[in-house]
Amino acid sequence: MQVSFSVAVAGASGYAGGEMLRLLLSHPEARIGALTANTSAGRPLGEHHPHLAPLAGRTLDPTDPDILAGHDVVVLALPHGASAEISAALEAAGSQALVLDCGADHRLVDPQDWEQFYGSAHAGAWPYGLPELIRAETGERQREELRRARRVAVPGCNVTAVTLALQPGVAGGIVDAGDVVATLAVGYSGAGRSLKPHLLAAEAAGNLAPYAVAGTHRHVPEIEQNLRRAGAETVRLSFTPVLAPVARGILATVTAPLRPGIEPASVRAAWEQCYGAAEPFVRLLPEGTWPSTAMVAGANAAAVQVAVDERAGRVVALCAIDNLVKGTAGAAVQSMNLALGLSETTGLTTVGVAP
Ligand SMILES: NC(=O)C1=CN([C@@H]2O[C@H](COP(=O)(O)OP(=O)(O)OC[C@H]3O[C@@H](n4cnc5c(N)ncnc54)[C@H](OP(=O)(O)O)[C@@H]3O)[C@@H](O)[C@H]2O)C=CC1
Ligand SMILES: CC(=O)N[C@@H](CCC(=O)OP(=O)(O)O)C(=O)O
Repeated sequence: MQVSFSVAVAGASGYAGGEMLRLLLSHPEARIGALTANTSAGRPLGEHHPHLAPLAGRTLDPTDPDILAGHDVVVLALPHGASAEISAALEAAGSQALVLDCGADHRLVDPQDWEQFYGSAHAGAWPYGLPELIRAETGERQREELRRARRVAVPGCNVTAVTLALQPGVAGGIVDAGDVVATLAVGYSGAGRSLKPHLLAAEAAGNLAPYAVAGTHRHVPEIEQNLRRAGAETVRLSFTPVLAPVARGILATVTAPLRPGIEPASVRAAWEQCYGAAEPFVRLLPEGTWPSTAMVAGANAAAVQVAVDERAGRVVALCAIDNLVKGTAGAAVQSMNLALGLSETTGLTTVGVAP
């Protein structure tokens, strides 16, 4: 077991990088090393993240492979494309660091999916950082692959919510994954902190706005990939995200047909079996209570519920996460702990902030 390791965070001025630093500050074994950015290089971190008081006076360095390479762990919280480039440079420099990519560059296995949805050359796939994911072909969870990983592709936040909601039904043969409908309410921090007109307060406050509708969202192939890994033979997914005027949080409502011959009364047992005491960060709520984003804000936690709409013949599965914690930085810390041989829960809490 490796203890006390150094971590560099690239993209430290952004939302994902900042959340990573918030979690690392309370990780007992992590020593925070280089903090890098792009246009913000040379500026103090506190200009971007005044809430990270112990680090506020630290100066941001440029995102240079030489600055990152000497660390035990490198976290890449960069836009798509930038992380593939920098990780290739780290590899070429012979860096032994564990690299955690919070971006999408190394999530998809199928190059055609990548090219269709991201429009650039595929950089290859890394072990996928969702420890709770069911791997039907081995009967194990994804955490087993992460224990051996030196590279980790941290999942997309919407993907985590949809996957955790529905995978028990897919793996248990309860639902037909050939007709999945997912509607998500998503908070603004998921879009990052760069300026976009539709994210201005005057446009966003008091507004609900769908985006990337009708099968165009980049998370569609990633969700399909996860559901296939969980055991689905055929996946057809209709996915609609809706921006909601909250800073953090995703609430995914996912429905799929109940398979013929499955008794509605037996459905909950599949979710209980999947998310029992063995999953420290997924909480199946008591029957009749519903996930909400407030109950997971700031926590590395997914709140899940399942019910059967007998009139429609569909299973309704819901999941709430904080996009910046279980949706990004918390998943990265879970994966890092596994890859370093630490307890998966080290430095993480399921306790949120409310109201
Ligand atoms: N926000 C979220 O909920 C989630 C985000 N992610 C992923 O994490 C990554 C970061 O997202 P997020 O923090 O939201 O984005 P932000 O826009 O908030 O931050 C982006 C960061 O990357 C830096 N950066 C921008 N361009 C470059 C470049 N060419 N080279 C080096 N650094 C660069 C920025 O530096 P500077 O400030 O100097 O410009 C900033 O530090 C993305 O890939 C995103 O998709 C994944 C899951 C959820
Ligand atoms: C509100 C908003 O725009 N959210 C983002 C979530 C981004 C995310 O999860 O990250 P990746 O881009 O790394 O996949 C979206 O839906 O695209």
